[in-house]
Formats: sequence, C-alpha cells, structure tokens
Amino acid sequence: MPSFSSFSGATFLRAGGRSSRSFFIPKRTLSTHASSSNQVNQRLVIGASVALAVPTYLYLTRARLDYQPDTVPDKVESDVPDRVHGAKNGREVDKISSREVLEKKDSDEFWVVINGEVYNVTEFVDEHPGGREIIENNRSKDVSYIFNPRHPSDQLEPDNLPPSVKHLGQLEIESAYEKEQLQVKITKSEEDEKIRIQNKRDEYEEKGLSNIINMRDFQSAAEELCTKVGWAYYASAADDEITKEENNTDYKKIRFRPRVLRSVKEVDASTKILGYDSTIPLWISPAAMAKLGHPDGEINMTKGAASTGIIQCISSFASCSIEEITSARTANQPLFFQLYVNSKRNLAKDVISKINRLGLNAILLTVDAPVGGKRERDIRVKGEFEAPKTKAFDKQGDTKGVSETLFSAVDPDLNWNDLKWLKEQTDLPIIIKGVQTVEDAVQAYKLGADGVILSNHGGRQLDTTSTGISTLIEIRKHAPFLLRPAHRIPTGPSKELIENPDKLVPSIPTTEKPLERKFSIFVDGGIWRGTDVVKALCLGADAVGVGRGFLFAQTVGGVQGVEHAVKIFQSEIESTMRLLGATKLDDLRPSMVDIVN
Ligand code: HEM
Ligand SMILES: Cc1cc2nc3c(=O)[nH]c(=O)nc-3n(C[C@H](O)[C@H](O)[C@H](O)COP(=O)(O)O)c2cc1C
Repeated sequence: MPSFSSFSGATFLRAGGRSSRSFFIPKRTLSTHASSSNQVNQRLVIGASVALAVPTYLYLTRARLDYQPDTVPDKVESDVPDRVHGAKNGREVDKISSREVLEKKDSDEFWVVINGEVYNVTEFVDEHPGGREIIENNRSKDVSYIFNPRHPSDQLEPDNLPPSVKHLGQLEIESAYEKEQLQVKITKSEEDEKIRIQNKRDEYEEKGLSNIINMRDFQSAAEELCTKVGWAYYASAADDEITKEENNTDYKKIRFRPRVLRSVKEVDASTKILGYDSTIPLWISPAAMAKLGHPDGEINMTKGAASTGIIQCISSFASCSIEEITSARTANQPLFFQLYVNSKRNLAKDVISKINRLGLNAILLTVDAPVGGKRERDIRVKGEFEAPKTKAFDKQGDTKGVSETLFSAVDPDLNWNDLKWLKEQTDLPIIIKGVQTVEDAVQAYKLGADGVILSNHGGRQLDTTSTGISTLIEIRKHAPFLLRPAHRIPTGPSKELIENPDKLVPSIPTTEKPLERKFSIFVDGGIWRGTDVVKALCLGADAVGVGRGFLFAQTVGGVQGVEHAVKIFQSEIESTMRLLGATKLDDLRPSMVDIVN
C-alpha cells in the first residue's frame, strides 16, 4: 500500500428486471477490455438506544427477534397441499395430479412444483440463470425448499414469469406415498444444518440482541445462523482474500490526532448524501441475496433504513424484487439502485426506465465486476452442498458458486463511452462504484459522473488491489482538486494550528476553489467501526458504505438487526467525534489524522 507511506496529506436481470421482458440481464470497470410486532420493535429500539447511549453491556433487553421460522427450510412438507383447490382469485384453475408430475420424470419434460403450483420448465432449463443442473436434478419434485430463499416472492407472478416457463395448474396430491416422492431429498449434512440453525435461532430469540455490542458480534452470530452455502456467499472474497483483509487493516494504519478540552456535549453526525438527509454519514452498500440470511431479505434493510433515517442502496441481484422493496418503502424514503448494464441495451433500458418510474433516487453503476471474482469458499461449499458433485468442477467456467451464477449475467463490454449513453437514459445522479485508481476517479469526473465509490467490492473481485481508503489517499496525493477544498490540506500537524492552537481546524487556503460541479467521493470496504467512518471522512470522503455488516445484521435480527446496527454505528461515530474534539462532520479534517507506515 505505497500510498499510505508516501503521503501524509446477463444475460439475466434480477431486481432490476422482474418482468418477463426485462428478465434477462447481462454483464465489466469501465475499461474497454416486518417485524414480528411493533411493540417488540419499540422495546428493542428503545433498549438499543439506551444501551448505546450508556455503556453497551448494560443493555439486557430480552425480546423475540423477527425471524419467521415458518419459511424455508421448514416448508418442505407444508408446501405440498393435501386438498384440491378449484379456484384461485375467483378463476377456475387446472388441477394436476401428483401422479402426473411424478410420471414426467421418465419423459423428456421437466416439471416442478413450487408452493403448490405445477410448472413445466422444459424450455426454460437452459436459460435458467441458476443453471440447468439444479432443475434437472430436482425434476418432478416440490422444489419450494430450494426455490424460495433464492428468488423474489413475486418471481412466479404472471408478469414476472419468463415466457418459457409454463404454469400448468395446482397440485393435487393423490396419496401419502406420492407426497413423499415429491419431496426434495435432504442430505444428512443439510438435515444436521437445519437442526443446528434452529437451535441457534432459539438461543438468539431468547437473548434478543443483548449480546450484540459491535458489528463483529453480528458477524459471529450470522455465521452461526446461516447455512453453509449462505455463509460462504457472504463471507467469500477473491483468491486468497488478501484485499478483503486489508480493507480493514488499512484503517488501523491511520492514527487519530485528538484535540482535547473542547466542548463536546452536543454532537451531530447527520449529513446529506446526494442531497438526501442521512442520520449518519453511512449507507447500506448494495449486496445481493439477503434472503440467504433471513427470509425477508432486503426488505429488512428497507424498513430498518426508514426507521433509522439512513439510505439503502439496492443490489441489481437483490433477492427481493425492486417492486417488493419500493412497496415496503415509507413516503419520501430515498433509495439508491445499483446497476449492472445488460449487453442487450433494450433490456438495460427497460431496467433504467423502471428505476426512473419507481422514483428511485440515484444510480450506482458498478464497474469492478465485468466478470465475477474467483471466490473459492463459495465454489467449494456450493459444490459440496448443491451442485452435482461429478460435474461441478469440470472446468472453471462450470463451477457453480452463487457468485458464479450471478455474474454469468453481467456485460463485460461496458466501457466509458456507455456513461454518456446512461446519462441519456436518466436524470438521476450517477455514481461510479468500484473505482480503484486516481486516474479512473478523474475520468469519472471528466465524463460527467456525479461521484465515485472507491471500492473493491468487499475484496470479492480482484485480489491484492488497492483498498477504498488507500485510493482516497492516492487521490489526495495526485488529484486533490477532486476533494472539497477543506480536505485538500495535509494530514498531521498543521503549522497554522501550531501558531493558533485555539483553532480546531485549519483555514481553507484562499487559492483553493471548489470544483465546477459537485462531485461526491464515497468509500467502502472493511468498515466495521465508527472510528473507520470518521477516518474516511477526515481524509475527504463524503460518506461511507457498509456491505457485509448489514447483511449480517439482518441475518441475525431482521429489521431490528438493521436498526441495532445503525445505532451501534451512530453511537461509535458520535463518541469518536467527541473524543476527537469535533461536534459536527464539518469539523472532521485531515489534520485530525496521521498515517503510519
Ligand atoms: C420457475 C422459474 C424460475 C425462475 C424465473 C428463476 C429465476 C432465477 C434467477 C433470476 C436466478 C439468478 C440468480 C439470482 O439473481 O438470484 C436464479 C438462480 C437460481 N435458481 Fe432459479 N428460477 C426458476 C426456477 C428455479 C427452480 C425450479 C429451481 C430449483 C430447482 C431454482 C433454483 C435456483 C438456484 C439454486 C439458483 C442459484 C442461486 C444459487 O446459486 O444459490 N430456480 N433463478
Ligand atoms: C455478499 C455480498 C454481495 C454483494 N453484492 C453486490 C452487488 O450485487 N452489487 C454491487 O455493486 N456490490 C455488491 N457487493 C459489494 C458491496 O456493495 C460493497 O462494495 C462491499 O460489501 C463493501 O465491503 P464490506 O462488505 O467489507 O462492507 C456485495 C458484497 C457482498 C459481501
């Protein structure tokens, strides 16, 4: 990390494309190559606020978390209805006998049962973004147990069903034997895992969030509450996971320079992000597949962001559809959308017009993932648990980790010229996510982006690349004009402050002019503490993003988990500011930190 020492100064569309037309999404950096009860919620929130305002270990609230255990995997049996239903929404529906479904196993057709409905997916198997094998291996089965945690709950609505999937009718069970035959076989390890998770859920329901006093506590708890497949997807990073580790250790190379005997009774960590109010200078980074951790998935974040006043950025690969998320949104709640651009531009256009139509507030264009990183934990666990063991590792392109599946969808041809095209499609602010060099930050500014997120995708893409915070330091050294004038000054002791020690912050040099147009700089990756957030802001970031932290929080406590996480960050940010002698975010300046080799 040389910059630290050298300067002190698809083709398939997920959330964005639920309709059958925009169903297929694509795939590259822009280089040419409900919570269970309000009462419980209130108890937790009040408990959490009190707890975080005073020593956190005093927080002993006991409450049920809002995890709903009646969803998968317990649905395996209950998904198969015993009764015949003759009508749905007032319309007569065809009934398909269990015998007919089972007989199809020996035919050329692929039929599956999902939540009591029978589908013919013969023409769809080869275009299924989750791969052919998962369906082939489970043909003529009730696949709800596999399907539900990985797909939005409105995926099977007529408007969202790909034309190649045929809905045949409702399942009619003819015998207990046939019901048994329809069930997906659960392996011994999956069975053991179910029991392990349920036991842990029970423990956490008893304890509430009382033992979660920092974000790493959420991490340990989430590991216990996730399936192996889910945990591998969340925790995994590229290759040797060096960048993932450095994302956090780089913050440890920055030391504070606190000023003492300043009145810090009142402190305000609120800010505006792209013009929208935020309680703290931190947002929920877009992260796919929240349902792998909790059945309500991204909706937990939407509700938790609303009640705590922070901003959620929705992943293109969210496991809840964009419509589900926007329906859960409160009036005027800002939501940002993370976009992967489809190589079929008409489909990409559909997504962008949906974003415009649904009133989302900004687009984060992710550019560090023209292809998926090689995430080995993900690949190994997926091979062990779900992919057929014989074919999973035939050749690299055939590995079936969750991430591999998702990235088979993103356009690798995306390049800087496409930014112009994107700007023509929307009036929303466009932020380039995944910038890892000063050159690309300058390019983003020159080509009209409204900002950049200095990010390496949580270490999940190119291993041993720079960290968000080190790229910020690179910008400070080589292109300080991109920063707000107050942040262009060096880190460490200031001559002006030594001469005027009563002042908290150095003056802005009169020679420094703001940029011609507003350009925001955000940082993410490895932010686990309020101190990390404050360091990034001292060095010139406008705000930061947190990915895994919120995935873990919602895994553990659903909406309340997200709320609790925000309270933890808020408490830590405010106490860091106080201990630094700062009472508002504008006080946070480079002179308050120093970088150690
Ligand atoms: C019936 C229509 C179906 C549609 C429209 C559909 C759609 C999708 C989509 C869009 C993805 C992309 C990955 C993501 O972003 O989540 C996906 C992944 C996946 N689907 Fe489906 N799917 C269907 C049926 C099924 C069935 C029948 C099964 C199981 C037998 C299944 C199992 C999976 C799995 C396992 C993944 C990959 C995620 C992972 O690797 O964990 N899907 N599906
Ligand atoms: C499980 C997981 C899924 C992610 N999915 C996406 C995604 O769909 N789109 C995207 O732009 N970034 C995605 N990211 C990256 C995050 O937006 C963010 O850059 C990263 O998580 C920040 O690092 P942190 O996890 O250490 O906070 C994902 C990260 C994780 C951990």
